[in-house]
Amino acid sequence: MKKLHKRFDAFLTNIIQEHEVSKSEHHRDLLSALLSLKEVPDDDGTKLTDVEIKALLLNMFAAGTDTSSSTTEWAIAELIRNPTMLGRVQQELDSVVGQDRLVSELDLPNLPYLQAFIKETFRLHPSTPLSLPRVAAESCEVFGYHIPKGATLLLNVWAIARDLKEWSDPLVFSPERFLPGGEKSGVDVRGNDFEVIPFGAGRRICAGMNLGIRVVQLLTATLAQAFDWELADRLDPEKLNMEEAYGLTLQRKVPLMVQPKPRLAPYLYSQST
Ligand code: HEM
Repeated sequence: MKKLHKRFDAFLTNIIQEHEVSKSEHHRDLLSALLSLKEVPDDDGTKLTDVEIKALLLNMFAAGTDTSSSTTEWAIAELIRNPTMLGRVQQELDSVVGQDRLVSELDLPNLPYLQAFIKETFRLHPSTPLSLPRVAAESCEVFGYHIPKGATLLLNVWAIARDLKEWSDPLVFSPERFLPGGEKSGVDVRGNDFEVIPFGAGRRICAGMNLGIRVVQLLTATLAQAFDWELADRLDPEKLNMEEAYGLTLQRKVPLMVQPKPRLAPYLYSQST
């Protein structure tokens, strides 16, 4: 553990030093915003230290990378398994964004089908299926079960989102349920509707939820806009193995092997931003 801590510390120190050297007025990002808070105190008069900035970066790497990338991998698998849905996502992108530029974060609110598709991905493939462990601060009773003070609790987010009492055909992947007229049209994944809480809920809800949702939406939208997708070796999409591996985050048991085929003009693939 100590060795790992040293390695991470050196890695993060390096990132901060590189950023301080290449500081530019024109290029502002999250790290430059954090670094500026070392000099300027916030409303409470506190300044950030290097240790705090490193802890924040480590949080982002540890909590934000596997979760976002595995959800996107499941989303692409669902798009490949459901070619009609891929067609509908692409059609929406073509009509809202067009084919002359890549989709951007600003387009996301105008892509209702994509949003419903991502909600359904979060429902069936929550990247943290048992959420994070909680410890009961006081003894209490929940639905007749006695929870003693100090007990460790795990919340089965995965099972809740497949509960037959809450969902019709819960094992069927159906973004339509979140669209107007669908059984869950007003339901969101941001911790207010307890039947689908991939980010947890309450005061310890995922701290990076908004970033996580945007990253998964934008990555999936970009990959769907820029490519048509086929399985490697021309495997039949209906036979795609959707088994889950056992672990803290919900990974695919068999990695997704795909063959992307560009569907936009070549110059769009060489843009740096
Ligand atoms: C698809 C993306 C993500 C999913 C599904 C996800 C899911 C979760 C879940 C289920 C929890 C536990 C919440 C609870 O116990 O109620 C959590 C906690 C947390 N997440 Fe995320 N997360 C994602 C992305 C991110 C990102 C991008 C960041 C940071 C940039 C992040 C930072 C955190 C932190 C710091 C906590 C602990 C919060 C606390 O205990 O107060 N997560 N996340």
